[in-house]
Amino acid sequence: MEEAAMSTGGARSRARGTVDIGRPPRGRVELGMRTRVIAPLTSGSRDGLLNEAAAVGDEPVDLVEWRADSMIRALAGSSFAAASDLVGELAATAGALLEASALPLIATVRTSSEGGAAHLDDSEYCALVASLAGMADAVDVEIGRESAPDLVREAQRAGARVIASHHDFGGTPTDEELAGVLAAMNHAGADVLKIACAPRSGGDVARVLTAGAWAREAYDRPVIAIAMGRLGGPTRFAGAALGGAATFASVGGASAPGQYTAREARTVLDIVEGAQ
Ligand SMILES: O=C1C[C@@](O)(C(=O)O)C[C@@H](O)[C@@H]1O
Repeated sequence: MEEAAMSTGGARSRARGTVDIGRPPRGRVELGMRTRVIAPLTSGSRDGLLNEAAAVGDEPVDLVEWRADSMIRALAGSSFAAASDLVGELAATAGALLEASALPLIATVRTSSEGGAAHLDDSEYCALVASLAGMADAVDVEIGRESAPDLVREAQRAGARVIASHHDFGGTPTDEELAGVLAAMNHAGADVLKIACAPRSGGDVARVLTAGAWAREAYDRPVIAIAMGRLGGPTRFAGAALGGAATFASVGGASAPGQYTAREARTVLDIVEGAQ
């Protein structure tokens, strides 16, 4: 177990089943026990993002997720972008966000193939995520990308935690597909495993929870398994054992269907898990 922790987390060790996000001197937040609240920052401009980060300061939020794909779309439109044209602005914005908020920062570049706003090919995606990994406390890596395993290692070498992700806005994959995706994330050595799907029935929601619970037990690391939309609401409060290591909850704009506000999320979690 400790060996696995060393190989996936660099110098920072991880307690059984948990991962801490946040580099010194910034605060660290542990994922894998109590459900954490992650607020997405969704603006496409640096000023807008700084306003959102300031608003988060007054809310019951544990970590922030910068959805950098909004800025990429604002800079590049809907044409495929070159990393070299974007990296300067993204790095400056990451620096500004790190100064503006003491909360651990997750940088996410959600590409159009997974329901996001950034149009990037494989190599441009990897170049951008790798550069953000040198600054942010954690980065999101889309596991479906051909070079995802190399990118996971590169991001961890740069000192970031890696949240591997898979999104399906069109439906919920079969049980075998869900297990395959989670296994690929584990095999790549990601620190946190995350899936988000669009359920069509209560059965789909239950399957997402089952997949989350299975991966949590099989791989002993934090899992975030989300069924999006109102139907999937319970998955956002399921708790770490069922693949609910964290819940994405809005302060300004939501970044996916079915998100609650941070205050709503904290209220429910305090009831379900007990206030601390
Ligand atoms: O992967 C996820 C989960 C999410 O899609 C949700 O459903 O809350 C929101 C995204 O911002 C985040 O990157």
